[in-house]
Amino acid sequence: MPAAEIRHVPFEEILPWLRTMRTTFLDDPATPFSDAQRDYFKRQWDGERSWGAYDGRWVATLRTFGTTLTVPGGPDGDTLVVQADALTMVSVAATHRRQGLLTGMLTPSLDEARARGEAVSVLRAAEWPIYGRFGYAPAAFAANYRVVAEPPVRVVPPRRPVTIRQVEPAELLSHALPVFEAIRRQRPGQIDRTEPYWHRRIGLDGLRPAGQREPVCIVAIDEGGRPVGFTTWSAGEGDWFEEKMELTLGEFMASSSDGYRALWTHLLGIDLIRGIRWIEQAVDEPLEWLISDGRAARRELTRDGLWLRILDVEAALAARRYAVADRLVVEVVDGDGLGWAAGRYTLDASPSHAECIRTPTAAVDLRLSQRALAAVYLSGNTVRSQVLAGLVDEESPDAVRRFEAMLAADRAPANVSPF
Ligand SMILES: CC(=O)SCCNC(=O)CCNC(=O)[C@H](O)C(C)(C)COP(=O)(O)OP(=O)(O)OC[C@H]1O[C@@H](n2cnc3c(N)ncnc32)[C@H](O)[C@@H]1OP(=O)(O)O
Repeated sequence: MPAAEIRHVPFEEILPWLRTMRTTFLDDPATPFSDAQRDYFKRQWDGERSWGAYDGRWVATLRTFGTTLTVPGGPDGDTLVVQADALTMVSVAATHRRQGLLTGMLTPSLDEARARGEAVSVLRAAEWPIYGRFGYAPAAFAANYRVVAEPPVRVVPPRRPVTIRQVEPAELLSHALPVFEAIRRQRPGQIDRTEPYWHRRIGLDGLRPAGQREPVCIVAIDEGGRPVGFTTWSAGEGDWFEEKMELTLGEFMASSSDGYRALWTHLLGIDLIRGIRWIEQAVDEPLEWLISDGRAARRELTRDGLWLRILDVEAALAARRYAVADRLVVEVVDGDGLGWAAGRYTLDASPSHAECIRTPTAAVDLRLSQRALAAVYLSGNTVRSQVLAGLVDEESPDAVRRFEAMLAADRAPANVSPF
């Protein structure tokens, strides 16, 4: 048992708690904590969802917040939402690692999430091997893109006129909010964003970290005066006189094809640049099809993006919709953590409805680990990949193909709100 005491963290303790986290994440422990940042954390702090381990000083940190997660909602590409627990700011000081402190914080945290009615828990993992033992699996992958602008590439133009305007950061929110709400519902895997989150993302209210440039904010407006996209960008260090610069996108969201085309046309027409970097996006962004030389759009890195753990199988499976109508009995084996998801369930579902109930005596079609179910839940992995990994056993003929058909989706899941 660890010597350190695991407890909730009152807001008054945030500074020494953050120092521990920053040290473990190899940041400067003494990063200035401005009044704006204090206010930012205060508005979001929930003492019941903030954890730490104390051993004369804080030696471990963990925080969660409640959110909603978009899940497949039917054949038209729509989504629904499920209540989710989001895990973040996890660290254990090097002096106290491998003494069970993460396990000691995360186990009760997940237990409480389940008791609150949060059907799944999600996170972004610092390293792949950490969270599998707690039942999390990568459920949505993320890609980094680079679009080379030299020699220039042509972009497929919008079909209907779109106006591109630059706005001040403080003006961006009124355009960005409706676009985000629309794009969030077009893909599974998206969490929601609070107002303080937006302010931090854009760097409003003194929340821009020291040394970080103010983003250039661009909006796309359709003929009816409605925002259909926005982007923020900044250039890195360099001297375009010596070598053209690369822009990095902070945000890029478009709720219509025309908005998407118009923003890329604008971005790739900016003078003095050699290219554009766009990180941690959906793996199926169709950039190759948008520009005259598809090879100028490079998907440079694809890796695990959103990890997911199912806490309540009935609620999670009933919250989403399925590509075809079918009825399957799945036995979920949950050896990780407290085994919250274990049991035998009948899923009776279609594109327009879903019901999932415990049926302990029904004949089983598929036996699978909770992690396999978490991996396929947002349709970001195939059932077959989990069969290959030894996490799924087919108990009745054709059950794998039938489950695969139910889970089929037309868009890869992705979360574009880092947390
Ligand atoms: C959602 C997020 O915030 S992701 C950020 C995660 N944080 C970091 O990566 C910061 C640097 N690392 C750390 O702070 C710590 O090493 C942590 C948080 C990853 C692990 O904390 P610990 O208290 O050491 O974990 P704990 O002792 O509970 O380990 C439980 C088990 O997981 C294993 N484990 C923990 N971390 C890792 C890892 N990074 N790689 C492989 N195995 C690991 C342990 O070996 C142990 O296995 P065992 O039960 O077979 O002995």
